[in-house]
Amino acid sequence: MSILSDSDPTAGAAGAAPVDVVASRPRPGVVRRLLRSPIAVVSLGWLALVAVLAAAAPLLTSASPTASKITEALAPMGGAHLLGTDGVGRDVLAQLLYGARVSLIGALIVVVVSLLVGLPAGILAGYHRGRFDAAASWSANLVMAQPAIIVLLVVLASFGRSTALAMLVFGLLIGPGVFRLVRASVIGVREELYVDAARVSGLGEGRIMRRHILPVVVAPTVIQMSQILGIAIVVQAGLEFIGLGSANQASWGGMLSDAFQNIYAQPRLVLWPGLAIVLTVTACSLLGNALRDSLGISGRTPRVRRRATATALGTAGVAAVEEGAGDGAGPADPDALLVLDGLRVAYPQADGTETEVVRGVSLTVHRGEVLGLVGESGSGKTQTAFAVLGLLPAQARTSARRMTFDGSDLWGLSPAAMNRLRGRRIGYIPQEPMSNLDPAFRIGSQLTEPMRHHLGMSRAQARTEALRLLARVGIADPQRVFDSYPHQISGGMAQRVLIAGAVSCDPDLLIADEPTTALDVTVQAEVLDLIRELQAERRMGVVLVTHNFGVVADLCDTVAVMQSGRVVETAPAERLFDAPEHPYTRMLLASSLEDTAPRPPLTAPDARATEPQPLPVAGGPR
Ligand SMILES: Nc1ncnc2c1ncn2[C@@H]1O[C@H](COP(=O)(O)OP(=O)(O)OP(=O)(O)O)[C@@H](O)[C@H]1O
Repeated sequence: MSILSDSDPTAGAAGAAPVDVVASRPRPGVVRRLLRSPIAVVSLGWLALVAVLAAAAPLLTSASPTASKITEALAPMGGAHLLGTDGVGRDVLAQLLYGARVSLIGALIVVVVSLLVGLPAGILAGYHRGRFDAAASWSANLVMAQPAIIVLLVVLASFGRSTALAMLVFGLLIGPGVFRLVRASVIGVREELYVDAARVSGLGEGRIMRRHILPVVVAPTVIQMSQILGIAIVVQAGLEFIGLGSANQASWGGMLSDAFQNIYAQPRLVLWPGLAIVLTVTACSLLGNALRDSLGISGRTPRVRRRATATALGTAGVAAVEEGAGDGAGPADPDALLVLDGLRVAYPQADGTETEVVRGVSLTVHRGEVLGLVGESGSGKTQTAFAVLGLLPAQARTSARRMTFDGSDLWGLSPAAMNRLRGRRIGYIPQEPMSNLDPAFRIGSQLTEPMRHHLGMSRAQARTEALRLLARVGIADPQRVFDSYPHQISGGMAQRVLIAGAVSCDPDLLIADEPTTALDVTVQAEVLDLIRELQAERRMGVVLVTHNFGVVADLCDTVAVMQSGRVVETAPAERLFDAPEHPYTRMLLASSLEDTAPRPPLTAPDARATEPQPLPVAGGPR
């Protein structure tokens, strides 16, 4: 794939910065890619031929596949019997054609039953996890531990010889394999940041499932089905070979059995069913491989994962909210937009204990105020932000004396109400822009979806608004970005797109989790400028999660310093820089690059006479 960097230095509508689009050659569709593979074409051709021959069996031969004529036993090829007859005088061609029907129908029964068992259960377990997942996984493991062939023999011995019954039971036995594959695929995509981003933008579970989860499940499932088709044909032939198929019906396994009984008299009888089984099973297997290549399974594997399954705040393991317990409780503030009082987040450990990662955090953000949440890595900043967004993992145990947004209690909210709040009234700018955009959808569709969902805009209105927003965030060619896939734009541009998405529904509160960490220095400055402009323009409250005091100095009105899950100091930004009170704040400030003295300029050994240029050092706090 050729990647061309197409820099466009012209400023956007906001007078913003240079942006670049990475153009790539469009990828042909799955079917076209599949048909480009000779192996896929041959495999598909063979399977189609078998299906057509099976369907047209009555037209292709007038002979009965089951009528035996002992006087014509082991007749040679030619004449009335094109492929000869078997040991009891049955027409081999008729058996081969009608046997194909039995084989294909049996294999389809296995595919359908295993899909019915594995697909819905795998999606539910992978998406919602929890008790259903535990119970379904336990059951799947139990079934998979059973020796399938023994179970089949017992069932057929108990209920009589029946190919359809055998295939139905085999489908049930193989269903857990489908369940595990689907569950793993769903968990993989469920943990993608762009699915979080979709939830944060307030999209409902149904839409997320349809747009983000199902497309990822389809590819591995289709591939597995082609493999199961082949396995089912082999198992069915095996059962028929040992005489456990339905009586009075032609089958490839039954033909093989008869051929082996006459192996010395007519060895060619093994050839036809043997070839049919080997070629059909090989075609299924090769088709699976070709499908895997053309569906590009490896291209959709999860790239960045940061957490386990998320649930909405209301459904997370919420511990009792103890009235008056803990630290930091304060009187109600009528101007407050977001109030956290004594927020605690803990995770259960394998030894039965719990580790608290947020330990009684109390914060208030007012309308139009930018609060910087600073602290070293692991101090609990993101966990605090995720608690507000309702995106903590299912196993997180959360409690607070008070947690309100614009006067409403966040604890009491149902997942649906939380969904409506996120994206609409609380916007979120993530740390890793690329991981928060679904690679399978164009930027335009990812931007317009929340606006259509939350604001009830028509497709055309949402499109116009999205283009306006893209221009507003400094993208010079909005139409081009609107029509691009995430891999066709740069990281800085992706972050602008996400900022546009975060403010698209005009939220009251914006939570920005280290929004510039993944960007290079020049783009960082532009993105910070943009956030500052948008915040001032829309009078949003902003929680800015960062470990960078330069960013704090640049943007924040108030700063809360976090250490080991606690807020150790909260102060107006200027006061914090002028007179930090807590020793940890002083230590953080002292250790930040911005606050250290510039190192002496480097001089070339042979150029002592010339005046050296100092190295660029990030500017200090204001
Ligand atoms: N699912 C989880 N289970 C257990 N512990 C977790 C989980 N997620 C996060 N933690 C722990 O919570 C603590 C706080 O993490 P958090 O991501 O909030 O830190 P942070 O201050 O945002 O750091 P960074 O700047 O590196 O993102 C860390 O020690 C982290 O290991």
